[in-house]
Parts: sequence; structure tokens; C-alpha cells
Amino acid sequence: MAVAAGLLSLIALFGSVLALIFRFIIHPAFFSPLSKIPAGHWTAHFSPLWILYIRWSQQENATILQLHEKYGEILRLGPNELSVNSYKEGLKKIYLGGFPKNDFYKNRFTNYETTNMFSMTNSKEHSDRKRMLSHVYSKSYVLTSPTTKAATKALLYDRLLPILEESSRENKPLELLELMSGYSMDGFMTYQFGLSLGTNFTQNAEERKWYLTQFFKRRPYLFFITDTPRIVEFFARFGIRIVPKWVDEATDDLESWQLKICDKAESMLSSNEKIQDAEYPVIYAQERLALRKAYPKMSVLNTPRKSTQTYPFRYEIASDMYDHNAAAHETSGDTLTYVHYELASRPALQQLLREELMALDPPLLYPVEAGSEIVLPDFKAVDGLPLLDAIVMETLRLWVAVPGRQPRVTPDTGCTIAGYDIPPGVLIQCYAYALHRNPEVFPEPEVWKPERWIKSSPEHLAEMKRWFWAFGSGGRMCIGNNIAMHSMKHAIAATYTNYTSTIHEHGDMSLVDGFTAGPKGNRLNVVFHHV
Ligand code: HEM
Repeated sequence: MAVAAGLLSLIALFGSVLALIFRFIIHPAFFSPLSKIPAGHWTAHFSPLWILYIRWSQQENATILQLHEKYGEILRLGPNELSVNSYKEGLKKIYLGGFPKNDFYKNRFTNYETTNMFSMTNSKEHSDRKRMLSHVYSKSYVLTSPTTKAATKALLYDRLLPILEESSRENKPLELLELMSGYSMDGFMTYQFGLSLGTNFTQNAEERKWYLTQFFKRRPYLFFITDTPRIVEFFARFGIRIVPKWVDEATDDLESWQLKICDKAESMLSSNEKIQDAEYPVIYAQERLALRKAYPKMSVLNTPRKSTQTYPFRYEIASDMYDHNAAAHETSGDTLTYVHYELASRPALQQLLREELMALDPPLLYPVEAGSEIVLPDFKAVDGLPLLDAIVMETLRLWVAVPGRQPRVTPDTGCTIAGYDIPPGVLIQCYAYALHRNPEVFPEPEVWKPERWIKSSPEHLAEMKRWFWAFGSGGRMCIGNNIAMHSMKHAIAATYTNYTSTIHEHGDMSLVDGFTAGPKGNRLNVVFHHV
């Protein structure tokens, strides 16, 4: 009897092992509808380890590009994960088709334990929030807002240009990655919170360094936070920290810093005193008003931090505000750094750009004669300058600030991509890094050629614009692209109207292989010379 029971247990155990092998190896490798799709690595048919390794070792974007070049427009990256490198099969179907985001965003971009517009995965929750904010981010609003006008004048004439002038006078190189990140933070935060509550990182080097150090020192641990949160939690139960305590402390410091600014904006708006245009916290005020209108009972929406919710929606708004200015300084700071890197070695192109800029009415000349008023050219005229636009577009193409994957999930109905039937719930994504390097759309893709945005035929230009993905596309496209373009174009315009630039020295300028990316070497030293 005992022998028979033992035998039965053995058979049951054997059966379970076989079932597990079938479920986790044989089925995904041979019977899953994804099994016919070319795999990035042979183990990808049944294991996610290869793609996790590639991601952890920061080779993902470059590897995906090479594999698409070898295998075509669709790749299997893991048992339940795909990459697509195509406008028609990828950007159009996945992003314009509105496939929802996955937990990648929640794990990485949730602040104050409270979801925000960027990290929301629920489509209805997201579109409600987006509707509240899109008006103040529209191009017409940004370019006609009195706050933008006052802030742009102060940013250029009181902050950035005096620093360039000093560099020119003393022949002193400026480290631009940090300075441009600071300027980009100010460019956005002075719109978000007004001139005095927004940052002044351009001039205040100490606060800038503190913020950027806290922000970027967490980078080596982002992989674990984003891609292996369950493993992090599992080890934490046994007191083993994969992500060191100082990473959480840095996040807490940044959150407290941001919350203080939100609290000040809240006091300003609730005091009911008249606020000058330059001081108006445009984005904060808009979200505050819209949430109060949408939820008149002023209930807490999604924050678990109810006990310190001292005024309505304190953490819901702070979570968005934090996310938006973090999105601004890193992406625009990296892009401006690469613009200077490319221009500084091309004096003839600087000259052409200056000729274009001098035709503005009035040009952004500096210094301004004592006693005379600063008049800015029409923002739309700056926005419409063809060479300036081409320089920014080409920099965003080659040195794309968000080169990494933008993961989505296939819908409940499933879908057909590149001729393959894909079931629901599959992780699927495109990479701007790979899309921007398609030689059929962007000939000589590794060469920085702004003229491609000016001299291409109308049909070719339309095709390039379809494949250009620096700001993403569809319902989750970047909401800040207009303010980012305004701020970047004005920095370049004011600089090259008055100065020429030459490179003093730099570190490795190749792109970090990550979701967001700047230069690996982390420094670009440039000298400016007054024209
Ligand atoms: C050069 C500057 C910028 C670049 C290259 C950039 C790029 C992007 C990209 C590629 C996405 C899509 C990400 C994804 O779906 O995974 C995105 C989304 C987003 N960006 Fe930007 N961004 C820039 C500036 C800004 C600024 C200034 C803001 C400030 C508001 C901002 C706020 C956002 C937000 C909130 C989203 C999420 C939109 C949503 O989910 O509906 N970005 N950005």
C-alpha cells in the first residue's frame, strides 16, 4: 500500500514537472502564436533572461537596432514581449491605435506613491487628467501666455546671456550639460510655477548641482526599480536591499523639495491676492482648478498619503508637477547640449544661422543699451525659422533624448502586426533609437545633417515626419513638446545671435543606452566669443 502511494506521488510529481516544462518552455517556444516571430536570441522563445541582461548591461537600444537590421520589422524579445520597427506596423497600429501602457511607467514614474498622468495605465483616468491640462500646453496658449513672455525675457536677458557674456569676456569654457539642464528646468518651471516660485538653476549653481546630483545618482538602480520590482520586494522581506537606502532617501529629498514649491503655489493661489503675469503658476493653477471642478467634494483621488493631505489634491498635483519638470530638464538639457556640440565644430553653419536670426524683428541682440526696453521678437516668428527648426529636429533625431522603448500592451481583442496574429496581453513596443536610424527614411542615419529637414522633397519630408518619434505619438504623446520647443529654440536663437562657439573639451559624447539619454561622458566644455 505504502509502495503504491509512493509510486502515485512520484507519478504526480513527474506529471507536475512535465506540465511546468510544457507550460513554461515547450508551449511558449513551439505552440505560442509568438513562436513564429524571429527571436532576438534563441532563449527569448521561453525565457526573459536575455532581454533583462541586455537591459541591465545598457546595450538594449543598440542591440535592438542591430537585430531589426538583421531580422526585419518585428522581433520577439521574450516569451511575452515584442519589438516593432516600422511606422505602418508599429507607430500607426500600437500608438495611434491607443494600446494601453504597462506597469513600467507605474514602477518608475509614480511620485509620492501617487499615480500621475505619465504613469497612469487606465485609459479613462488618463484621458480625464490629460483633458484638464492639454489646453495650457497647446502651442497657441504657450506662445501667447503673458507668463511665457515675462519668463522668456528674464531667462534670456537676466540669466543665460550674462553667463555667456562672462565666458566670452574671460575666454572661460562653460560646462554645458549641467548649465543647459539648469536652463531647461528654469524654462519649464517658470511657466509651471511663475518666475519667483520656479527655479533659477541657470544662475544658482549650488542648488542646480544639488538637484541634479540627487536626481541622477539613482540612475544605476533604475533597472531594478523598473524591471524587477518583485525581486526587489522579495529580497527586502529578508532584509536584503538590492536598491540601497540612499536611493530612497534621494527620492524623498527631491519629493520634499518639490512639495515645498507646490505648497507655496497653493498659498499664493488661495490668498486670493492679485498675481502678476510673471508670477502666475500656470500649470499648477490649471491642474488645481480642474481637479476642484471635476471633483467638487474635494475628495482624495488616489494617494495613500491621506494623513498629510493638508489641502485638496496636494499629492495628486505634486506627483504631476514633479513628473513634468523632471521630464523637462533632462530631455531638453540633453538636446541643447548636443545642439551646441554639433554647432561648435561648424563655424559656417553658425554664420548661416546667425543670418537667419538677424532677420528677426527685432533680433535678440545682447547687451541691450542702458535704459532701453527689451523687446522680444514674435514667438511664432522664432518658431517658424527654417534653419533653427532643422537644427533642433535633426538633433532630436540623431541624439534622441528618449531613445528607449515605450512599452504598451496588446488589447483584449488581440491584433495582427506584420502579418502575425498577436494575442491579448503581450508587451509590445517601438524604440525611437531604431526608428530614427532607418536608412531608407534617413539616408546616412548616423550623420547629423540638418539640411535633410530643408532640402528633402515634400513626399520624403512627410515620410521623415511620420518616422520622427522624439516626442512619441498618439494619445500618450509628450504633452510638453510645445513649451520644450519654445524654450530650446529661444536659448539657441539668443546664443547664436550674439556669440560664436568653439569646443574646449568634452567627455564621451555617445548616447547613454537607456530610456532617456544624454552623453555618456557627462561633460561638454564650450567657449563662447562675442560676434
Ligand atoms: C526635448 C524635450 C522632450 C522630449 C524629447 C520628450 C519626449 C517624450 C516622449 C518620447 C514621451 C512619450 C513617452 C512614452 O510614452 O513612453 C513623452 C511623454 C510625456 N512628456 Fe515629454 N519630452 C520632452 C519635454 C517634456 C516637457 C517639457 C514636459 C513637461 C510637461 C514633458 C512631459 C511629458 C508628459 C507628461 C508625458 C506623458 C504624456 C502622457 O502619458 O499622456 N515632456 N515625452
